[in-house]
Amino acid sequence: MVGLGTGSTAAYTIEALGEAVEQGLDIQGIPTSYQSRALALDAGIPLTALDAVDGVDIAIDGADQVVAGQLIKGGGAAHAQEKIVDAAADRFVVVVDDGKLADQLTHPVPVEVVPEARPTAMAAIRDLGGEPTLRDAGRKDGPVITQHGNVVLDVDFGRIADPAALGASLASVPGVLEHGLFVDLADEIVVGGPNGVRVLETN
Ligand SMILES: O=C[C@H](O)[C@H](O)[C@H](O)COP(=O)(O)O
Repeated sequence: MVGLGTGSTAAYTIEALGEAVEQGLDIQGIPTSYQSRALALDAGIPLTALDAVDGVDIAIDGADQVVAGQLIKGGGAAHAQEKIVDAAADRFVVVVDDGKLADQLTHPVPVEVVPEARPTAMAAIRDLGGEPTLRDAGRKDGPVITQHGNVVLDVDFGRIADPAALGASLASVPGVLEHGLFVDLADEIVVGGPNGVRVLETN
């Protein structure tokens, strides 16, 4: 069982897994979004779902920013489903280009919020020191609606010194379904750059 991440980097993995399946690799994929499901179907990867299996052997996913193994994810608003699948995996492998590596976590944190709770959640998030912006859909009037029917706030916290503490605070805000801080979840970070690929072990 292989968790299939979301985003432009995870898409390369799905494509490569599809080629391996064509050559006889026996796997079933667990998509984390509409996008990863569609790509996997195109690539010919047999699919299943998290609630239909006993466990997940490995999940492979991208990230928006990586600092010392801690991640910010959710640029594609898929972080809730990704966190469920990635956290369930025996091994969680992150694939990024080296532009995603940073010294400090500063990327805005995507926070998925139940639509009716938007104003109260925004107020609570401001109390935590963040500046939230409702993510706009861009090519539709109104906000991005997630696969769980919620909205996403991109929250600027400046430099995040303690991601575990911030993650716990965000998780305790009523109406927050999930946030994009992935703390102590990644087992391995695979980094691609002009000089090739290197692997950073985290756990
Ligand atoms: O919701 C989307 C995900 O968390 C992506 O894995 C993340 O945004 C990285 O995407 P990309 O590889 O396209 O930069």
